[in-house]
Amino acid sequence: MAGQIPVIDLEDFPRESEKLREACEKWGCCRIINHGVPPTLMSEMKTLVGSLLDLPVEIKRRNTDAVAGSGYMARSEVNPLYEALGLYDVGSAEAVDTFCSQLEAFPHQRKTIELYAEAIYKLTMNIGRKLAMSYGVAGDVFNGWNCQFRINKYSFTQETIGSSGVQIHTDSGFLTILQDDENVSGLEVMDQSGSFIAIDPWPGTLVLNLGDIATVWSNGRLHTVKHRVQCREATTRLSIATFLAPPKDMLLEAPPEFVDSQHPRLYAPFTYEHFRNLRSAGKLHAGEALELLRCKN
Ligand SMILES: O=C(O)CCC(=O)C(=O)O
Ligand SMILES: [Fe+2]
Repeated sequence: MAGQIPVIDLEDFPRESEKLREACEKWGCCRIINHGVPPTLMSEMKTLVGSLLDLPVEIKRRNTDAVAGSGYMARSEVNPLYEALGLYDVGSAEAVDTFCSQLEAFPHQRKTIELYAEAIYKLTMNIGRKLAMSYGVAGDVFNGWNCQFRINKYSFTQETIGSSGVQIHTDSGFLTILQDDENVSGLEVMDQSGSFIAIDPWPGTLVLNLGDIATVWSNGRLHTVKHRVQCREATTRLSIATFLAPPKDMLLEAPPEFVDSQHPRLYAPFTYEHFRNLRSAGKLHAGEALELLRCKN
């Protein structure tokens, strides 16, 4: 079951176009079925993620930040149950290679990462394009944008049930493709009434989340979804997130399709780097930074 979030069949386009747009405006979130990433690749990737995060900490630490926050995140006082490794650009063969070398990946592991990176990169771009198309914005809107990748491990135990795995946040980029754990629950998204609802695992499918930049790009139409991970079961939970985000120095503004006399421009143009700095300096991790950038009229 998919909780109550909408389910989008990626093989059924353009028929599902309006449903995708509606899901992204109302929820900022949906389940994607028939997405084209082979189930065997998904499960091989999941096994690999488990092995990489089980490596000794001195090896994991070699996965350094290429851009702020892109590398290894050890367990901390703020997030004692959470640990992650990251790759700053799945679209770059060099970045994939560096990631594999840092973690001393075996040849078959390297192959799995390369295949997964390729498949998920294509899917991310495809979904971005479909969403843009649903507003009549055609062309390669997201060409040159960056696809960052993070693999997450939650060390849940009996004692930690009820506590937080990852605190409430929005993703900062445009969209996120999430391979959530196919067995272990914990992901929750905020609905329109402000209540959290549990997203139940659904093997073979993926979750689409929209981030802050989607709201800016669409002049306020697309919803950046607040979400969190709670410990609900005493077992390890693994997930794989791919974030589509603009290049850091690109000036962000909504395309003309979103702006008219009824819909005046909500945000003055700014760069993604500026936005990220604003978010981290003010610890504005749940969409609040958007308010600071609204046009004052
Ligand atoms: O682990 C999950 O299911 C969600 C992870 C997440 O929200 C993130 O990495 O931004
Ligand atoms: Fe997230």
